[in-house]
Amino acid sequence: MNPTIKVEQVTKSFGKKTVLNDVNVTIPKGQLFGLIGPSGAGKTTLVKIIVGMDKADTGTIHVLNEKMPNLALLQDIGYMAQSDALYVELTGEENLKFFASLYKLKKEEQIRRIAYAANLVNLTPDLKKRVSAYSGGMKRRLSLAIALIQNPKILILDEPTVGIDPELKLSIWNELLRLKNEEEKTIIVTTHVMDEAERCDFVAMVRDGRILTSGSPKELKALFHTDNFDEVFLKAGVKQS
Ligand SMILES: Nc1ncnc2c1ncn2[C@@H]1O[C@H](COP(=O)(O)OP(=O)(O)OP(=O)(O)O)[C@@H](O)[C@H]1O
Repeated sequence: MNPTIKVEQVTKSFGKKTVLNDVNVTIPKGQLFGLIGPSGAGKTTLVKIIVGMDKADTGTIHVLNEKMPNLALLQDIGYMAQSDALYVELTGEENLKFFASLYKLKKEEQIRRIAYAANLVNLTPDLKKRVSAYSGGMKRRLSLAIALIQNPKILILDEPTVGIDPELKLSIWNELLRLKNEEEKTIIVTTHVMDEAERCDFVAMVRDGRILTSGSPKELKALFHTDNFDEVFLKAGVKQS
């Protein structure tokens, strides 16, 4: 079967700085894929290129067998950026309605999706408030709700749980696992946090624009002879340098 996402030999520089260096990634349908690495490793740049918001200098990206960038695929990709792109003068509900209106959703489906997404991120009681009065964590939660609004086949979430309290973080992770298991969503999550990486089916560890190592959390622990995921990352870095 064709993979849902295929990144081949992608390179990207900003000025003289090489930010992605020969990156190759294959993500099958229904996989929860974790991109893990320190700040500045290139994770955001890679996901932006996959979504089609940025262009690779060389290499190719295919999503659902289409070459990216491709506007027609926006319906199929829910993207949560690291910085919130919200209309702060509007209420949470108005933001959700606006983003829902961009997609081909019937009226009742729109209403259902808004209720589902708001509930998932615990924002239902705050929907009538203006976003300018939201806390940082509430804005993150609203951004996550927006990424889910059109019920996309693919979710690309750039540090989705930063600034979110542990209880809600757990319920968001449980929902991501449910979406993967029951609805066969393909999900990419970027994170710095090792315990989040351990919940993924497959992890790629990125540093300085290169994938240091990749595999299932279990495989990586076995490969680096450790039970501790922080150590996997440290050992993978040492092996490369
Ligand atoms: N538009 C840009 N112009 C110039 N440099 C950029 C641009 N976008 C990213 N960079 C640089 O590319 C490198 C990788 O950035 P990127 O945001 O992809 O890293 P990251 O792994 O997502 O980090 P973080 O976890 O902090 O978000 C950094 O050195 C960053 O400064």
